[in-house]
Amino acid sequence: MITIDRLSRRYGSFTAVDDISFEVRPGSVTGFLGPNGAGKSTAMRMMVGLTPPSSGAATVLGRPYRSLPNPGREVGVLLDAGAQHGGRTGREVLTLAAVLMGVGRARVDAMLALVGLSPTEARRRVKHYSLGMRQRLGIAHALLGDPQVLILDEPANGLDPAGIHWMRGLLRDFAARGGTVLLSSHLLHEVEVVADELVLIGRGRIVAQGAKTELLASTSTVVGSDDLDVLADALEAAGITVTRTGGRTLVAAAPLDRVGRLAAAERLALTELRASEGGGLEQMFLELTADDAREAVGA
Ligand SMILES: Nc1ncnc2c1ncn2[C@@H]1O[C@H](COP(=O)(O)OP(=O)(O)OP(=O)(O)O)[C@@H](O)[C@H]1O
Repeated sequence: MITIDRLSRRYGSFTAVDDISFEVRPGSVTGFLGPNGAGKSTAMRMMVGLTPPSSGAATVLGRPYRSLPNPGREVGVLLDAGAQHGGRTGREVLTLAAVLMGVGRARVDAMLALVGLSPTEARRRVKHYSLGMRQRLGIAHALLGDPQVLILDEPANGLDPAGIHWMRGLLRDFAARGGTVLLSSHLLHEVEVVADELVLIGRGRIVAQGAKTELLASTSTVVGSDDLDVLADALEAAGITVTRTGGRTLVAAAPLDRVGRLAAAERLALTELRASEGGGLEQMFLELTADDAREAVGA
């Protein structure tokens, strides 16, 4: 179990993670989704004690990560696959970690085999590894201590389609055996396939969270107006949950005809009104991504 309770991180006047709360339960895979710069890595770094929170708390298996006696045996972490020591071979990286964690050397071979790094590749220095090979080594490292919890930041980065398929199977098996998995991604479809639960983050704040099936199946409507505040007030007054995505539209948790009738009653001109695909998740994600897209700056 991972518990995130009102976690925030500020850098000067900039808030990278803004009051987020969620739980990741055993036996499930939770996808932590958001565009580049949304705050995923910062949140994960706080979960494993690498970045101190400005406020709030994160616990793993009921304790702050830093107070776990042998964290590698309980929590497997993959944060930045590029951060491994380039001068060591893949096997050395794992062997050193095995010694530190107190796990047998046999486990090193088992993990190398599991992630598909051949004996020849394991003898090569990490600086000569491709990104995909580094990710595989990072996953082997995370699994080395046979942990109950996995915290993986963009583990699919650099993996080829076969590698992504393999990793999904691995994470599903891990969860099926009662493990707890949190994995981040900036690609909705990448985690949609593997996750049971989704937490969507944009600009440091959680904009949607819940069971994937519910989030994707719920009826919702994308609606735009020149006066979004009045529209949002009217929808909320009618008991409809409104998600402000920061774009020129809202996602209203109600069917299209109901949203249209409410807007008409308020005599509001609409610039957009359509049923949202994927329960609005795709739309929310696209808008978050569009707002934050680097290429949109100055466009
Ligand atoms: N040490 C730091 N000092 C100042 N700002 C920081 C620091 N670390 C992160 N940030 C900022 O916090 C925001 C969130 O960054 P973070 O790396 O958590 O995002 P992310 O969702 O993981 O993005 P990506 O998908 O690109 O990895 C960014 O705007 C980033 O520039």
